[in-house]
Amino acid sequence: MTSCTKQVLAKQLRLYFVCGTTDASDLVTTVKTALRCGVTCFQFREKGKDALYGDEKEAMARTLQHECREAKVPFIINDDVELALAIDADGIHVGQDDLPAKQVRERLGPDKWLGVSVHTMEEVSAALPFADYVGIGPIHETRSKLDAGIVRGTELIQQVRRHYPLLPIVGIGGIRPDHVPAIIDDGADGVAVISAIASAPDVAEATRRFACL
Ligand SMILES: Nc1nc(C(F)(F)F)ncc1COP(=O)(O)OP(=O)(O)O
Ligand SMILES: [Mg+2]
Repeated sequence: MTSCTKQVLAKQLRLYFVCGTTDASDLVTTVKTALRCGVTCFQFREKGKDALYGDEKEAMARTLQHECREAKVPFIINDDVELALAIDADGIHVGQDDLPAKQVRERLGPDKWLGVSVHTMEEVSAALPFADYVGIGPIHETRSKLDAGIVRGTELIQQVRRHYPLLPIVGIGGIRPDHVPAIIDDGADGVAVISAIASAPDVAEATRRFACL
C-alpha cells in the first residue's frame, strides 16, 4: 500500500462504528442512523450467544453492506473471511485468535482492507506485511468484548506511532467522546466505538458527539 493510500485509509478510520445484532436492538436502524450522522467506517461484528449465523447472518451483512455503499462508507466484516469473500465486502478485521493475517491476505488479495488487532510490538511487526491498519485496545474498560484483556490506555498506540509513523492505527475499547482528543493526540488516526453509539438512547446525538471532534 502506498503512503498516499495509507493516508486516505487513515482518514476513513476516524470514526469507526463496530456493531452486531447483540449490541443494538434494531441493528439496521442503528447503523443507518450512525451512517447518516458521521460514521466514517463500519464493521459488522456478529458475536455472542444469540448472534446470527448462516443465511441469516449473510442476509444481514448484505443489508448493512447496501446501507454502507449508499453512504459511501467502507463495510468491514469481523472474523468471518468466507462471508467477507462471499459478499465482496470492502475488507475484514481479524484478531490474534482468528485466521493468521498472512492467510487472510492470501485469500483476500491486495485490494481489500485487512485490519489486525495487536497487543504487543511483536504482534505489530508480524502484522505489518499484511495489514492495512491495526486495532489497539482496550483503551478503557469495555462491556462489548468479554475477553478484551487488560485495559492499556494509549501506551501501545504511542509506541507504535513512534516506530511506524505512517501505519494507520485505530483505538478501541470503552471509548466515549471525551476520550477522543487524547487518543488522537497520542497517535491514533481514529477511534472504534461500539456501545457509546449502539447503546445510546439517541443514536444520532451520540454519533454526532463523536463526529464533531
Ligand atoms: N473487532 C475489532 N475491531 C477493531 C477495530 F479495528 F475496529 F478497532 N479492533 C479490535 C477488534 C477486536 O478484534 P478481535 O481481537 O478479533 O476480537 P473480536 O473478534 O471479539 O472483535
Ligand atoms: Mg476476532
